[in-house]
Amino acid sequence: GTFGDYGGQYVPEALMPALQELEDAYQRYVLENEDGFMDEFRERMRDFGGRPTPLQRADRLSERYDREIYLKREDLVHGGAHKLNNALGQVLLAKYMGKERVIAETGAGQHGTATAMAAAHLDMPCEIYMGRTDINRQRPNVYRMRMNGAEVNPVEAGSGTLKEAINETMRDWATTVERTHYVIGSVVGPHPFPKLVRDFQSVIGEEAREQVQEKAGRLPDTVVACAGGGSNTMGTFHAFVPDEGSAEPRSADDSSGDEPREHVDLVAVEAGGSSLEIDEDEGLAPNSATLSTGTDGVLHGAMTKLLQQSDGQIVESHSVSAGLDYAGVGPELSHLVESGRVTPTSVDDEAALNGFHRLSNLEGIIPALESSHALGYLEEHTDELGDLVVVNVSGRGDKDLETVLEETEKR
Ligand SMILES: CC/C=C(/N=C/c1c(COP(=O)(O)O)cnc(C)c1O)C(=O)O
Repeated sequence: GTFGDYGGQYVPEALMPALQELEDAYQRYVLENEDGFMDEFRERMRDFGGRPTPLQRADRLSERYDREIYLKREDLVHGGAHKLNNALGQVLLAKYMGKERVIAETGAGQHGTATAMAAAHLDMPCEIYMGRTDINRQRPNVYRMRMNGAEVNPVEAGSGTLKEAINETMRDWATTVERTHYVIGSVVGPHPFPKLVRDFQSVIGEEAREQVQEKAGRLPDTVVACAGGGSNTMGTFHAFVPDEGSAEPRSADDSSGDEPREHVDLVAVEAGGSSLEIDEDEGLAPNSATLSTGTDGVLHGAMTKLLQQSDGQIVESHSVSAGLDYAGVGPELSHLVESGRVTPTSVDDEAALNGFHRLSNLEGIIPALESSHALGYLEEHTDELGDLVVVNVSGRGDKDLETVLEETEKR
């Protein structure tokens, strides 16, 4: 596989030419910057996307946890989430590849919105597939996608969430691949999608690694990000993966001095939903804690960890946040968890809702319900945090206000 035992291209033969074409474009334009592709991508993410985003010290959270807490403000990217980093990159790549149309799946509607915005910005026709359930719980984003000129196709099948939206989008792509690029929304799917999305998102961690050393004089002890498919997670972590110092000082004879190399803990926080138990009979998992409780299997073209029954049937996941409500996860993140480099954990709906209120009240930032899971981790696992912590705020919570007010009234 592409990442140890994980990754690969488990797709129908019909898609192989498209994946080959994409891998060729990835190599030339992203890895080799042919025709100045990456220069144009970075310039547009500055002028249109609003990069770089701040790494901001959260004074009241730092006081509350008696630690240095820095927030990477991906909620300030144009459109309100990290999703534009990837969507703009892929729509621009589609243009360089001579495609005439882009399609995308969406769950929280942030990726759909980002793709619609990037398509409008780059004059590219755009169609979004979105589950009926998600349309109902992320209504503001449906309006935004349409306002940006995209067609939003409701997906009625199954639970009407992300899994079905991805299935529908892949089905469209299989028959329109000549002139269509599939702007996949996370580090999932067959090779080269997980690497392509990770590389567009890796700007998050590259900026944060530089900013935290400028502001705090050293690398962080802990980096925390929520994980749905894993794109904001991999984007934040990728620059820090090599910072795997041995925690204790190196032996005296080591040539590069006896300073213990910094060790940066990487913590991926998934949706614990309402409980971590899988209901085998109902085929329901009241959570989306794939990294913590999933098993190996193929989903959406890649070998990865996923929530499945013993007979291999993919179970229906749950989360209060649409963007984390997914029974799969990116193959590279599965590999980093298996290798011990990334620590998987989860917080439940309750802790996420509390995180939503806490950041809003203490720091004046309304976070997305997805990002709220990373904030819930600070509260639930404070003693596992180092002295210097970077938390990725992947998006803002305007889209979630109705859900949060309803959920809060219920409790
Ligand atoms: C691609 C499907 C996921 C979506 N969103 C996921 C999401 C996530 C989780 O997705 P990943 O970063 O890919 O794990 C985190 N934060 C925010 C603000 C999100 O919107 C979407 O459609 O908007």
